[in-house]
Amino acid sequence: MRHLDVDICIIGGGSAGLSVAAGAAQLGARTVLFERRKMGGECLNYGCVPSKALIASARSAEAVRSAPGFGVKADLAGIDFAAAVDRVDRVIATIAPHDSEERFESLGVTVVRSNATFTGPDTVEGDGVTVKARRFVIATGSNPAAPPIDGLDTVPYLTNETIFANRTLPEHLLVVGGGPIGVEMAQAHRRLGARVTVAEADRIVAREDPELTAVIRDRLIAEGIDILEGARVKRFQMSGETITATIDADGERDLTVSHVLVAAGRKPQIDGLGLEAAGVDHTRAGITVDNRLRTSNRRIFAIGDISGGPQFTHVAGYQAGIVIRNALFRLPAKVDYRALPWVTFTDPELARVGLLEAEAREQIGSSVEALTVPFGKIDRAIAEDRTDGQIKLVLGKRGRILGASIVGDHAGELIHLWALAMGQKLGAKAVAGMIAPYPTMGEISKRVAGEYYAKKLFSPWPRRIVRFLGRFG
Ligand SMILES: Cc1cc2nc3c(=O)[nH]c(=O)nc-3n(C[C@H](O)[C@H](O)[C@H](O)COP(=O)(O)OP(=O)(O)OC[C@H]3O[C@@H](n4cnc5c(N)ncnc54)[C@H](O)[C@@H]3O)c2cc1C
Ligand SMILES: NC(=O)c1ccc[n+]([C@@H]2O[C@H](COP(=O)([O-])OP(=O)(O)OC[C@H]3O[C@@H](n4cnc5c(N)ncnc54)[C@H](O)[C@@H]3O)[C@@H](O)[C@H]2O)c1
Repeated sequence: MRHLDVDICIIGGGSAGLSVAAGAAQLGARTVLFERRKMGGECLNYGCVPSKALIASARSAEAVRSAPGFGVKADLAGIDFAAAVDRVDRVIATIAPHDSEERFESLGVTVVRSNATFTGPDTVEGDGVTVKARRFVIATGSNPAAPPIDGLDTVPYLTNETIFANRTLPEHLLVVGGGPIGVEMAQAHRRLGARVTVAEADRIVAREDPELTAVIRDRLIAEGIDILEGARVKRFQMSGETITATIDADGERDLTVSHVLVAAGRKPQIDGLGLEAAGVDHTRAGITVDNRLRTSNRRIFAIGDISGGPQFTHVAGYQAGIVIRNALFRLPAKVDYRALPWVTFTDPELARVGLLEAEAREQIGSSVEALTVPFGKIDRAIAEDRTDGQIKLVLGKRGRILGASIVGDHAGELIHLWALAMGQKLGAKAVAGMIAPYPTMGEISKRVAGEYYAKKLFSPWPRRIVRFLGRFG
């Protein structure tokens, strides 16, 4: 048994663990990282990267389909689905060196490629290595949850961990769950030629503003996706080579499909961690942490998907910074998600930061104002034929920004401005006063902020003042 005595030991080499490891090692801390599967974790191998790569192929197909509308003669001669998946692999391979064992070893991290288990409150073991550390970080992520549906375990269903290895275009893909994974994959597969049905228990992308989600729903339906909301998948069974799903959505029906993708939420990855030996509390949502990301064992932190908070790669990176300040600099840094943005990468994209209108009205009350501008009012969007969508700005007293949501082309890029404004506590005035280049999609941000002041500026008082001043030549 090899014994290591270090400053910080990290379990999990995904977005969260790697961010802490890189920071800690570069700050000179003696750092050990355990990873039992692929370096880079879910995001690189089965999540953000492959999904966005597949979405890029789907967007290309759509661009060809819409080319005649721009006066360009083009026919979609066909789609080589396997080639699109090969491209996904190449994209992963291009990014992988950044997350590799070699890179982390070169930064000074001792990487152990094995499962790690706590054997006590300050000791972890794996692959013949025992590590004692001043601080530990659990960053073991999450796995796809399997909903309790009769017969699910009797059919060969896909999850995000297997769908990007599927090289056969599904003839008919049933997506169970209309959250971000469900809608992103539904649209990508539809655009690449599959027939697609989404069965969602609630409504699709339910965490977002319903007015903006409606734009996504309309687009998905227009592209030929069957969307069943308020739907309960009751049973699965094999019928020869195909899968039959019994779905209750305004009455029961049987749907025969070639493939099923389960995208019905996540469960925390705590198996084999030895949390009892470590004295670390957890619930069904994940490991319990305080606002400094400390667990019930004060020398152990938990970050990323395992910590039960928002599940995004950029959150994992942000939390890693909080842990480094607490664990290495002994600063009492706390998480603050008020200016946290996220994006659902459908086309059009749906992006959001801060509160939704309904949340703001519930938390703050009648002083809340919501202003909207449709992309149809933006010249660049008209020129590009991308007028689908709108921005909604949620303001409190004196133009304080409480939240912004955007559905439209490049919404994920456009939300940066609002994340910065909220993070820096800038009001709508700062955005309204910005000189925005013409013609850009981003003008929509200045326009919506300007709406707030336009109402005040074009009210009777300023008009009286202008008339009065006009008398003096
Ligand atoms: C299809 C999909 C698309 C997504 N798209 C986006 C997106 O566009 N943008 C975005 O921000 N987020 C996206 N996400 C979410 C994002 O992938 C996760 O929030 C992020 O990967 C979480 O990182 P993590 O480090 O907490 O966990 P993970 O990436 O899951 O890493 C945890 C690692 O720990 C390892 N591990 C677990 N237990 C042990 C153990 N006992 N010992 C050793 N190693 C262990 C695992 O093998 C794994 O590699 C997407 C997720 C999915 C599934
Ligand atoms: N663009 C992004 O940033 C992005 C993309 C994909 C995933 N993610 C992250 O990964 C997380 C997981 O994504 P997800 O889409 O799996 O989870 P989710 O929890 O966001 O959505 C799951 C959906 O499945 C539905 N559902 C659950 N059980 C069901 C059942 N039996 N039948 C029908 N519907 C059912 C739920 O009502 C919910 O709408 C997200 O919360 C997000 O944080 C982010």
